[in-house]
Amino acid sequence: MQVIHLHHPLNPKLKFKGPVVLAMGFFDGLHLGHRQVIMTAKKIAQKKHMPLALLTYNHSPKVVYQRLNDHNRRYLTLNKMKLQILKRWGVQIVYMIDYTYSFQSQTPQQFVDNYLIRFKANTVVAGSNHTYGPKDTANMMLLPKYTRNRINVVSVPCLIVAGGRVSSTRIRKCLDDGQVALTDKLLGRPFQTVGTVVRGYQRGRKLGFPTINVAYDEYQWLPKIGVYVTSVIINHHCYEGMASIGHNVTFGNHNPITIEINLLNFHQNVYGETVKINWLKEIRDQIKFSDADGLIKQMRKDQVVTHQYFSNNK
Ligand SMILES: Cc1cc2nc3c(=O)[nH]c(=O)nc-3n(C[C@H](O)[C@H](O)[C@H](O)COP(=O)(O)O)c2cc1C
Ligand SMILES: Nc1ncnc2c1ncn2[C@@H]1O[C@H](COP(=O)(O)OP(=O)(O)O)[C@@H](O)[C@H]1O
Repeated sequence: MQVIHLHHPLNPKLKFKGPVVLAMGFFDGLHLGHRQVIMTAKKIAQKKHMPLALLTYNHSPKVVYQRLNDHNRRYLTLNKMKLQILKRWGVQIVYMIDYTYSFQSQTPQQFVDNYLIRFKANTVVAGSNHTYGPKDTANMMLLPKYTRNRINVVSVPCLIVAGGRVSSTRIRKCLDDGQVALTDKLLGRPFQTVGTVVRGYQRGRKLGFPTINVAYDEYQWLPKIGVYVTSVIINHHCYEGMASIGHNVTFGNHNPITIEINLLNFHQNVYGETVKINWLKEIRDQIKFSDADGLIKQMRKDQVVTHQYFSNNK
């Protein structure tokens, strides 16, 4: 997969290979709805013997048109993971455009001429609610007006799963509610966080539950504070685990948020390893115990729940 980074305005001398079938969107999460858009484009590309290309942005367009707080500036899929998934889905060319004020300042007609036409798009595919500017003038209904029969426009209807539209906003809300099992259903794969195993306070081993402390990217959206069933991939092996995201409130009131995972049947030192955490099922909220014994008793119960989960989901 070729990734082409672009900055507005494009150098007029820049030439793009074409024709291509182009999927268009920011695609945060790469959920089942996004998958439907990209697979629709893929089928058309295969039928027409054209490369499958994708137009996306280096960061959320909201960075430019909204003031984002620390919570909302995060992403379901960071760029590295996004590109890995797109490659797996068969995308051949990614046009990654820097979303800037100057890019945003184009009229819809300029966007079509400067990008879709320059990319030699034969067909453009996007979700029916996709916008490429203000929603009253830059929507999918009006796209044929700007392309003037130079490009086929395919609009993919919103996918409905578990009683509602699949959307990045709904998935963020699910994670904020701690509903990781539903999140996984909407994504069509487990929600994943990548991080590095760092040293903690070495308390875990004294409790009888050593935990990998996973340092994560500050731009990564996480499930809400609580305890979860997870599987963890370390050096291509998958381990079962029970995870806590929280402030370790039993041990003080001002601890930072950490991800701590006790792995079942595991006895290795993995400091410094990069790990991938799959969030599978919510267990409970974080509890402030009056002493370590209370926490240990509760972790034994969490372990039973975790074992049960894996024996029911073999
Ligand atoms: C399954 C699991 C559940 C946990 N639940 C809680 C909890 O309810 N309250 C709490 O204060 N800490 C909880 N923790 C976090 C522990 O406090 C933390 O893992 C322990 O202090 C070890 O820290 P260390 O890795 O820095 O040594 C939980 C950890 C795990 C693995
Ligand atoms: N079953 C296990 N689950 C998690 N980590 C384990 C396990 N067995 C050994 N370890 C190792 O022990 C470390 C965790 O021990 P712990 O006492 O919690 O120290 P720390 O506070 O530095 O995380 C992990 O980073 C890992 O390298």
